Amino acid sequence: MTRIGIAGAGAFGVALAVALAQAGRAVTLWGRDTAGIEALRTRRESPRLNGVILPETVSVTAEIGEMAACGPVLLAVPMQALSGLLTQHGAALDGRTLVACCKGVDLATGRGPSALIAEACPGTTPAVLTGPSFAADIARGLPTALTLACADAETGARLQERLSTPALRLYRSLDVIGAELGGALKNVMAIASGIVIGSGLGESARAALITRGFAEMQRFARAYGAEPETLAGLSGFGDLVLTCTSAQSRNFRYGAALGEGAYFDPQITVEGAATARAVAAIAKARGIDMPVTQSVAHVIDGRRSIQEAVKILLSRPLKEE
Ligand SMILES: NC(=O)C1=CN([C@@H]2O[C@H](COP(=O)(O)OP(=O)(O)OC[C@H]3O[C@@H](n4cnc5c(N)ncnc54)[C@H](OP(=O)(O)O)[C@@H]3O)[C@@H](O)[C@H]2O)C=CC1
Ligand SMILES: O=C(CO)COP(=O)(O)O
Repeated sequence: MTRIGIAGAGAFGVALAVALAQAGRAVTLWGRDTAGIEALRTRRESPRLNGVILPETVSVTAEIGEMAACGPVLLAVPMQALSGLLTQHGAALDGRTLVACCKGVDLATGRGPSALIAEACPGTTPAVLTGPSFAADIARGLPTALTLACADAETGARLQERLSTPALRLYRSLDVIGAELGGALKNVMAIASGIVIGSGLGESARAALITRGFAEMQRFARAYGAEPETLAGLSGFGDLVLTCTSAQSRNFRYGAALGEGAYFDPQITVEGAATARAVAAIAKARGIDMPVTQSVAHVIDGRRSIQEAVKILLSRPLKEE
């Protein structure tokens, strides 16, 4: 049986390991933190996913070399950590089929996960696994549907087969750039949505934000050659709806804390923050109209208050939908 590797033992990596192992797949889960990995190996429970027990059949390791025995390797680290992971371990991972599970745009280079993988590991065909799914839901075996995007149809079909389970349903796509941009941009909108709710602007305003945010996502993705259908699918619209409307979303909760003026633990992974900065800079340089993203970037960097940002958004010229 082909062993599936998972690099990154955070909430998503652990959840995927649980789901795949429960479906009878052989799984090796790698993490960088030797002490944390030792604790996970013995206790079978991660502090990032309380109440979820990792099946005994999941092999847990801090030895990256063990990924060499795996067929596909799922890269489940935050987007801003991907480049470092590939720099450090690219040689050990090259030649595997690498599936990016991270959502975002690299702040240093303005690139998405598939481009970073292609550069660091030229011997692999990168794929992307993305879409609406909270780690806790996947780990509990709740029904979930995701997009598996790979430019190579054969590799994509093989991955779809290997990574689908009775509860985790993968839809195939050839549009890697569309899938990864949908996942990256929806996190920015989730922060904006949290800000709207946290600052008391109301649910009607949130619906307007989600809709106009979606238009903005499509505009940006189109400029990169993405298919409009991809943005309308699970990895775009699906994940946008989930994260803009659920307090389970860390991006939404971060935005809500900003809106309420409340404390937010900086240790919590909030992918949309760096991505807002990266996308705002690219959009400005390329002349792509991204008012919501620009506002989020300004607010999180303290260059604009929420009140100023809202005033500017509401005073934009009236136009056709
Ligand atoms: N959680 C969720 O519900 C979902 C998450 N995702 C995506 O999955 C990605 C990972 O998120 P998630 O698992 O939730 O994040 P977490 O914050 O739960 O965990 C991040 C993990 O990445 C590890 N890590 C960080 N930097 C490196 C590095 N340089 N090398 C190796 N490991 C590293 C951390 O290790 P350490 O503990 O040592 O810091 C930690 O185990 C994100 O892009 C997210 O958008 C997608 C769908 C759902
Ligand atoms: O991507 C996710 C759900 O699809 C998880 O969202 P958060 O990172 O906002 O928690």
